Amino acid sequence: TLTAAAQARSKSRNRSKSQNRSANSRLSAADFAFGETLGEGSYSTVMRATYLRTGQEYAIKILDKNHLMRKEKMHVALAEKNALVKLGAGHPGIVHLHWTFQDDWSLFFVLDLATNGEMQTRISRLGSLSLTCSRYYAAQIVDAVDYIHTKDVIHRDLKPENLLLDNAYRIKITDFGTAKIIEPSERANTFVGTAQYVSPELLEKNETSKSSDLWAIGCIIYQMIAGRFAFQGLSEYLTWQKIKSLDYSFPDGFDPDAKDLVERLFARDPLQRLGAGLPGGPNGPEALRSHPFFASISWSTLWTDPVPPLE
Ligand SMILES: NC(=O)c1nn(CC2CCNCC2)c2c1CCc1cnc(N=C3C=CCC=C3)nc1-2
Repeated sequence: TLTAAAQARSKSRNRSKSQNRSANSRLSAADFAFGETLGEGSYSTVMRATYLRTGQEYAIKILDKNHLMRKEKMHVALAEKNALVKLGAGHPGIVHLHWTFQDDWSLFFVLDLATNGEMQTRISRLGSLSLTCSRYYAAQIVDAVDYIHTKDVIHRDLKPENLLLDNAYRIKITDFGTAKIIEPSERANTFVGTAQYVSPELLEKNETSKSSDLWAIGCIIYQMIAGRFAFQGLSEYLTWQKIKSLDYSFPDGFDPDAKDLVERLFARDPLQRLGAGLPGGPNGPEALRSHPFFASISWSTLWTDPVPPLE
């Protein structure tokens, strides 16, 4: 039998060999065939790509390291990665991060590909969505955002442009570049978000919390049904004025249940918003799911039910 020393030597040789193997088989851009550009950000480009080994298609977010360093935004890229890792593959309504790798110039995030583009494009093309469609997508957004919040992540820039549609036309929430991992009771305080979806507390106290995402959901439900923004001024400043003064109204014929739901999400006090309370409490996420607008939704089969025709 081998002496202890010889056993140790052979074990270390095997370990280094396996490390070499993992080093050799570590992912690189050469493992992918890159296709069309899907989106451009200030520090990133998102491209369609095929993993050559399996033929599987992904969306790869490529972040420019020099640019991130120069603009001191490397922490933003790492925060996005940490949020994506924390969310894992735990929910069908979130774009999942499969792998990351880097080279001298870029960071690469290999993400799910949502082949049917943005919800925004659908709303623009159709003008607005039918009540059935709006209800279905509102339920998927509520379900996915509730999952994000259970992981103590807040998205902070929910809007139809960041609601993608996968090959089955189900929702995939994306772009966690503005997301924040918070302590359960903590509030975040850096300014982010898109004018029409920003909450009053962010404008008035530079604070965001999970409840800021609920406000944005109210804006999105309003927009899907009405085919226009709930808060829209002739300038960003005037839009913000309307938000701070809760200056909005519903078009004639707006579904009464949807109207009641949107009004409860547009509560000025973040804690009063429907679903903003602690899970299991009187105003927890359950209170939002059980709103009459969602009466016909089967939450347990929401992600396997057939998708209503997009109209
Ligand atoms: N910023 C991102 O993380 C990101 N950006 N995009 C494309 C953007 C285009 C503008 N609106 C926001 C999304 C993506 C991702 C994640 C991962 C991701 C996965 N699939 C797609 N798919 C698209 C298909 C057609 C048109 C646009 C996007 N896009 C992305």
